This record gives sequence, C-alpha cells and structure tokens, in this order.
Amino acid sequence: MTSHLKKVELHCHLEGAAPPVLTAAQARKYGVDISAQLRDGAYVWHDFASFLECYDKVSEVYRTEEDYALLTETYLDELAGINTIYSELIVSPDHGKRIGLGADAYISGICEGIRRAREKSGIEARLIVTGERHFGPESVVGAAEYAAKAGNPLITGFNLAGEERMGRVADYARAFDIARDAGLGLTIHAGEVCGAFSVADALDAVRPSRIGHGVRAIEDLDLVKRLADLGTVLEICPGSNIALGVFPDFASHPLRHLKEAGVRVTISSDDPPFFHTSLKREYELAAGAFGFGDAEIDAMTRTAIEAAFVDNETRKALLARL
Ligand SMILES: Nc1ncnc2[nH]cnc12
Ligand SMILES: [Zn+2]
Repeated sequence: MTSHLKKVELHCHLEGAAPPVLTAAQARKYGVDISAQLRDGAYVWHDFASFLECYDKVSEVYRTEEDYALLTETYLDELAGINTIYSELIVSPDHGKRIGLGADAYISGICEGIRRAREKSGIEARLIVTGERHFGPESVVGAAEYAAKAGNPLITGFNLAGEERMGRVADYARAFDIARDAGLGLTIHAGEVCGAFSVADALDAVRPSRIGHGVRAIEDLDLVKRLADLGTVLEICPGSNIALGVFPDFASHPLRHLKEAGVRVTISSDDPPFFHTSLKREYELAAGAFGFGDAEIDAMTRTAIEAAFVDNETRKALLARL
C-alpha cells in the first residue's frame, strides 16, 4: 500500500489526463461524434500512431477557457486526493490554437484550474509547454517562443512530445536553445518509441536536465553510465510503457535496473486514462511489480522534487512537506 506516501508527478500530459466521462460530456456539449475514439468508457487506439491521433481528437472537445479550467482542476483534485503535493503538467498551446481558443486563453484557463485546486488542497503545480514533433519543427519553435515570451510564472519548462520517429532531435534543437535562453527547464521525450540512439541524440543536441521516458537507454549500457554520470533524471512511466508495448511486461521493464545502475529515476503516469493507469497505480506498481520499499519510493519522490522546475524557495518548501 502506498496511500500513506506523499507523491510528486513530473510527467503528465494535461489532455492525456482527461477522464473519459468528462470527454464524453464535452463531446455531447459540442455535438462532436467521438465514438471512434471513446467506446464503453475507454479510449480506443491500437498502437503509438493511433494513440497520438486519438489524443489529438480527444483534445478537440476541450474548447474554452472554462473547459480547460475544469479539466485542470479535476486532475489536480484527483492527485491531491492521493496525497500528491506537486504536479508538473505538460501543456500544448498548439492544441489551444488548433481549436481556435488561442494560446493565451488556453494557458489562462489552465492557470485558473491550478488556482482553484491549490485553494482547496494546497497542491502546487507548474506548466511545461511542449512542442509536438508531428506538428513539425516550425511549430515547435513557435511553442518555444511562446513559452519564452509568456512571462507567466507558472510556465517553468519546455518539452518535446509527439511522434518520436519523425525527424531527429537536432531538427528541433533551435526550439530548445530559445527555451534555454529564456531560463526554462528542459526535458524531452526520448527513448520511448525509438531506441538508445534517440536518448544519445537528446543528450548531445539538447543537454536536458531530464528526459521523458528514456527507458530504451537500457539497450546501450555505456549510455546508461553516461546518464548516471550526468545525473540526468528520467521521468519513467511504467504503465504507459507496458500499454504501448515498449516492453512486454513489468518483469522486463528496466526501472529497477536503471535505478541500480545509478540513474536518477522518478515515476509518473503520462496519459493515465489512455493507458488504464493513474499516479496512484504507478506508485502501487513501484511497490508491487517492482518491489521497492517505502524508503526507496520516497527517494524517487525526493529526486522528483530535486529535479522539479521550480524556484529554490518552492523546492525547499516541497522537500519540507515530504
Ligand atoms: N507517451 C507520449 N509520448 C509522446 N508524446 C506524447 N503525447 C502524449 N503522450 C505522449
Ligand atoms: Zn509523455
């Protein structure tokens, strides 16, 4: 049981956390036929590409500032209910633009959701703006420019998500230069769908302090040592990896191996209802499927706080709450 443990999440895509019941209600509200993506209370996809399509389609039923405030508040309330003290949400202004809401209103709705949730439970949250690889390098630069200029104290990081098989990391390096120059924390999806080369590319071209997933680094033990030596923090999402078939089962998942090799690891849920998981389940898996004790799980949560994209005063306050 991990219900007594304090929790932190560094890697969750906001639209990926949309509860199916809420998405169904939103689709009804806007008269959108979502039956190809949502059936019997579950999202429908069969591989990584169709997951991304499903994700983009589901995002289209969140259309107003209030829709985004409600989505954010709903997810953060769920996290607070399981003893979570800090959450970083991956948000995509491009999704706000694509439904005609615009990036500013999109972010403003999300910030209102954070405010409401924090008022109730004290949960702290920050936003990581992401570019989507499958929207192309120019749109990723646009996302970085938006994050850099937003001047919003809750936007503290930049990420690259989406179709990892599209292009190489170097094609997106300019976006990360913009984000780095603006003082944003850097993290990047790599080594999830693509192999170890993708993690090496990310280290070479981006020099991020964190990597989303990174689990396929296990295919190259020299690279695992490089990650350990650099102190790069991996945002590991075991339930997501199994659902997407990155590894056949938890017994083959490299979380424990990476940790024992000295890599700094943390656990997150990625897109919980899409992958039939939740942060609660990920902590339970850490204890059950991976056999970590409370002290080891607390150490991963501490690593997450140490690697969080927050100012030092907030970091100290979070560490004190652990
Ligand atoms: N697991 C994932 N990998 C890459 N892009 C994503 N966008 C949402 N979830 C994602
Ligand atoms: Zn992700």
